[in-house]
Amino acid sequence: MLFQVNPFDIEIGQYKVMLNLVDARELGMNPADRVRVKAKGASFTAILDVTTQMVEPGTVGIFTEAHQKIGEAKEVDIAPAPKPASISYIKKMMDEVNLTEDQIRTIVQDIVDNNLSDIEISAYLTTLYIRNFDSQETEWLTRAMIDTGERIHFDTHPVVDKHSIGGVPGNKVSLLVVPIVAAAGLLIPKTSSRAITGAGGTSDLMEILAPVEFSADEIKEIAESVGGILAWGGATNIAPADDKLIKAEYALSIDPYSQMLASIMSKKGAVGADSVVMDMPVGPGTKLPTAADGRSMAKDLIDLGDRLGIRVECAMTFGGSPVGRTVGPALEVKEALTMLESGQGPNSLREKSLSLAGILLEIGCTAGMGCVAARGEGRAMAERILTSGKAHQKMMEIIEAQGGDPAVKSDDIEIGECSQDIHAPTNGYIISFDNKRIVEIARNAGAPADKKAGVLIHKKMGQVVKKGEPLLTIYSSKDWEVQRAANDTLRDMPIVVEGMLLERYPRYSQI
Ligand SMILES: O=P(O)(O)OC[C@H]1O[C@H](OP(=O)(O)O)[C@H](O)[C@@H]1O
Ligand SMILES: O=c1cc[nH]c(=O)[nH]1
Repeated sequence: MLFQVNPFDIEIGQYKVMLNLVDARELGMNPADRVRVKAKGASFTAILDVTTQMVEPGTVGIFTEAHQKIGEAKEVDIAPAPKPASISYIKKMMDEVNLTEDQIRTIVQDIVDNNLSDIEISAYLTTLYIRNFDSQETEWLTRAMIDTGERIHFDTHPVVDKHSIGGVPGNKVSLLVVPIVAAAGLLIPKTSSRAITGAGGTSDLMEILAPVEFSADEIKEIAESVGGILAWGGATNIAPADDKLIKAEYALSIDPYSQMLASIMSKKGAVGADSVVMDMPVGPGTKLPTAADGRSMAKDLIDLGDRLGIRVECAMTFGGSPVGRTVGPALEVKEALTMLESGQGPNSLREKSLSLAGILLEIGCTAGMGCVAARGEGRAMAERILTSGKAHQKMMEIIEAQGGDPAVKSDDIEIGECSQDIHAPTNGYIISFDNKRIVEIARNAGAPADKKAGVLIHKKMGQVVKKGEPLLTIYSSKDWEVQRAANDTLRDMPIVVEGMLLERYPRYSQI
């Protein structure tokens, strides 16, 4: 059937068209069915949406991505098309049937080609959240994610890299690890995602200091010129399925295990990393509640690395409370820059950054030339690089190479002008600290979209507090978001303060 084109200037990350209900009925079609769209020089499959009001009969509403395909065409031919094969493979996953390499590749290709609707992508992720792929399926998934995008081939080796599985609030350590390692002369082309379950991913943070969206060629050029880069993986054509999946994961606040392994390792594989240190925060409320979970994941990551020819070193890190005292993009950047400028700051941030950087210095080795640091000496070398100011200088070079201001100071970073303190309700000790609630509060205040929103933590687990002292300060650009976050905090406090006397048990029955 021929239809007049009505362009909708709306980007939705999918090829989607909208028909009037009358026309959809005549074609025998329902919402989410697939249609073949043909115009002069273009033919592609799109997802159907149906309306009674937004388009007239005889007209087709065409969303931005589909409109770009048809160019200037004023009329298109629309006919029913079969649903992608991926949908039946996702159903197999639900029925606990293992997939073949081809089937996994088809799912990844359909995601990259925008052939799956949000509902279908959510179904894929939800199934993986409930039921993991086995190690062979995970390897195929990782390889498919690498092969459907661009790869970077560096002339110099070793190429080292660092990645966190995330899950602990305030994990700004990449902003320290990358410049320390690059200042030691190693090549570290770091690509990160945005927040998945948190209130600010490394790319959300770095974007405050410099642009993070680069092509694969630009990543190569910048990393080779200054030794390091902190780029957003989602902007490149590197593992392009990853960002589409992460968008859906962020909405559901889930990070399914097998997809997480493939997401991380595909980004490492695509930049040709030789050696990678993996930060795995362990503790209640993180993605790895117990040390046993941590060890099991470490085994899987090392195994996947071996299959791909990447040396993976796993560092199980303390995830029991936030890293440093800030959660949310601008607050975290301010804290990280302060540490680069002065070498000083919260112990948790300093220790974690130096330990991870130290491991990379010990595993960044060249055949015949040895490693940058001898075994057991990496942390001390990382500390010297931080305190000498070389890491700060390198970070400024990286910021400049990415197009930011190399004279930026921690004092220049603006945080939300609206704020509210949350006070201790009584004298006592912090006896419980809920990581997940801290993230919820920062998200309620507007993070990560509002870069100035977040939480400043005044008191951590085990500290003594006096009644009325601030426990947290919530920041946002908008007063109503601070109010909403503060009200939510007071309804269900993330920090519990108790005196030494927990409860007085009555000597005689009160009845
Ligand atoms: O939002 P949650 O789930 O905490 O984790 C996501 C964060 O963890 C990783 O950090 P990095 O790239 O190693 O710095 C990701 O790239 C992302 O920034
Ligand atoms: O890059 C990342 C980090 C954590 N989890 C993912 O799925 N991808």
